[in-house]
Formats: sequence, C-alpha cells, structure tokens
Amino acid sequence: MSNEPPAAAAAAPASPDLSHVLPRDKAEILAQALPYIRKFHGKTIVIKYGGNAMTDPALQQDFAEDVVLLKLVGMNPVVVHGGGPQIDEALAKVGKKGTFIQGMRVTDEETMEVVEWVLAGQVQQDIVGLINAAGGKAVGLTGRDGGMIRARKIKMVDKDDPSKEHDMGQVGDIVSIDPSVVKALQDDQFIPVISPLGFGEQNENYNINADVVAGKLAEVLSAEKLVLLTNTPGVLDKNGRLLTDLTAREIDELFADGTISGGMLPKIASALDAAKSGVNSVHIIDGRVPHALLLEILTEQAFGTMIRSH
Ligand SMILES: Nc1ncnc2c1ncn2[C@@H]1O[C@H](COP(=O)(O)OP(=O)(O)O)[C@@H](O)[C@H]1O
Ligand SMILES: CC(=O)N[C@@H](CCC(=O)OP(=O)(O)O)C(=O)O
Repeated sequence: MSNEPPAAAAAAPASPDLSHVLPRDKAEILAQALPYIRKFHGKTIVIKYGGNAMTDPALQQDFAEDVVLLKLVGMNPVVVHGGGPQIDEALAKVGKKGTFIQGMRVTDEETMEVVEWVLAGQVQQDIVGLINAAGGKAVGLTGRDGGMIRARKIKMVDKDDPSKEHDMGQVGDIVSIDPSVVKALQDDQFIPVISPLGFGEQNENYNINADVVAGKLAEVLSAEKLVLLTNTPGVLDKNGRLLTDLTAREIDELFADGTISGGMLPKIASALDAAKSGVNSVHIIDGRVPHALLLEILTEQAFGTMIRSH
C-alpha cells in the first residue's frame, strides 16, 4: 500500500532460537496455557490474516499450525484473509497499478476480475492447503457461499470535503451477513477460511476490505475475540511508538490529527465497531512475529494494540 508507515513499523522481529530451552521449562510454558485454553474453550475467535503478514512461507506455516492448535484445544477459529499486496502484484503483471482512497482499492471491472482470482483462487486456497497440511480441516468460502455476505456499492465521502463523493467502482459495503454456513462448518469441526467478496441485489460482485468483513463477522458470530494480524507492531503514534491500548476517544484523536492513514483506517474503524458491538477483546498484532496468534491467545504477554469501546 502506498501510505507511509510510522518509523518503527519497518522492523520485523527475528525468529527466536529455542534450542537452549530445557524440556522442563517447555513443559512449564505449556502448563501456563491452561487458564487460557479453559477460558476460550468453545468460543469463537475471528482471525484476520492480512496480506502484509503472509509474505514469508515460514511464518505462513506457523500461522497455519497455530490455527490448528487452537481448534484442537477446543476453540472455534474462523479465518478471514486479505491479500492487498498479492492483488497489487497480479495487477502489475497486466500493467495496472492499484489506487487506494481512504485505505480502500478503487475497483473497476478489470481490477475486480483480478481481485476475485487472487483472493478466492490463490490466497484462500494457499491458506486452506497450509491448514490442512498442519492437520486441520479447512474449507474455503467467499461471501457468495451459503449467501453469506450481502453487499451494495459503497458511498465514499471525501474525508476533507463531505460534499464530495468518490466513485469506488465495485467496492462493497456490507448490508448483512448470514453466518449459518460458518456455524454449520464449525459444528462439523471444519475451519472456515473466508475471502472478502460479497454479492449484491442484481447478483453483482463486490470487493470488500477484509478488515471490514472480519469485524462484522466477529459481531454477527458473537465472537469472544477478534485478532487482526498485520505488518506493524500494532497501532503506532506519530513518533512510531506502539500504542498498547486505545479507546474510542483516543482513536478519534488519532484520526483527526492524521496519525492513522491508508490500510490502518478501515482496520481501526472495524476493530472499534466490533468492540462496541460486544466482541470482548479486539487486538491488532504483529503477524511477522513467529506464532503471533499463540502469543496473543495463550499467554499473558501484552502484545500489539488492544482496542476498547470505552
Ligand atoms: N498509525 C499507524 N500505525 C501503524 N500502521 C499504520 C498507521 N497508519 C498507517 N499505517 C499503515 O497501515 C498498514 C497496515 O494496513 P494494511 O496495509 O492494510 O495491512 P493488512 O494487509 O495487514 O491489512 C501498515 O503497514 C502501515 O503502513
Ligand atoms: C476494497 C478493498 O480495499 N479490498 C481489498 C481486499 C483485500 C484486503 O483487504 O487485503 P489486506 O487485508 O491485505 O489489505 C483489496 O482489494 O486490496
């Protein structure tokens, strides 16, 4: 994405060497996960896997293993994936450059075809394959499957001039989500992997920002947690320092002074909506950290940015 990240966003943490950890210490670490396994047993956890967090094959494998582990200890992970950089790469091959307005891709007809192919054909199936190889049973879905995500053309009002509206092409705004197909899959021990594509009243296709789908799905599923994996340590302040905790009022201030830009705009807005709609804990975390999901869900380690409704 073309927006400038605050300074600290660039540094990816290195993979730790655990060869020196004694077996009894490893057992102790496993035992410390018990309270979290008990707390989240049977609960739905919506995981947004951002396109920017999925660029390294080793990290992708860690991610798939984490999802399977969460399922095997009794949680209900639901994966919503992105794919912004992967779409950009495919567009470049046909000589097109992505254009973004307020963190959303302007989607003309030709771009829509590429978006569908990359998200549902490539990225989703790669994730499904990795989860299955790690011992899970993943099923890939788009918003069309089971009539899940109804959408309409988004109205994008200019943030500086509210009298101006941008034509975003086939970018969708969610009208409703019917989660019955997700629930049926969960009941049969499958792990749903959802591409952020919706359909409209005339059966037309929509490209929807994946953070928006993840946030709304977490709300509709009454999820316990929404975890958004991205390529920064979390939300950063103007000096590139991590903000570990954000309330609605603080988020308004960050929007107003321009600290949040690009892809972080829909991410924070969706995270806040989910927190306000009753999702108990909402976190934006660094997907470049090996086993980021396990760190966030099964340890007491404070990690990334937690979004609170008040
Ligand atoms: N205040 C901020 N803190 C952290 N990241 C920010 C901030 N403002 C803008 N960003 C940008 O948001 C990006 C994450 O959003 P996005 O590119 O859509 O990633 P993803 O593919 O994970 O959804 C970061 O890489 C960074 O460039
Ligand atoms: C409307 C819109 O912006 N759709 C996104 C869908 C993918 C996405 O959200 O990917 P990330 O999570 O990796 O950014 C796009 O076309 O890039």
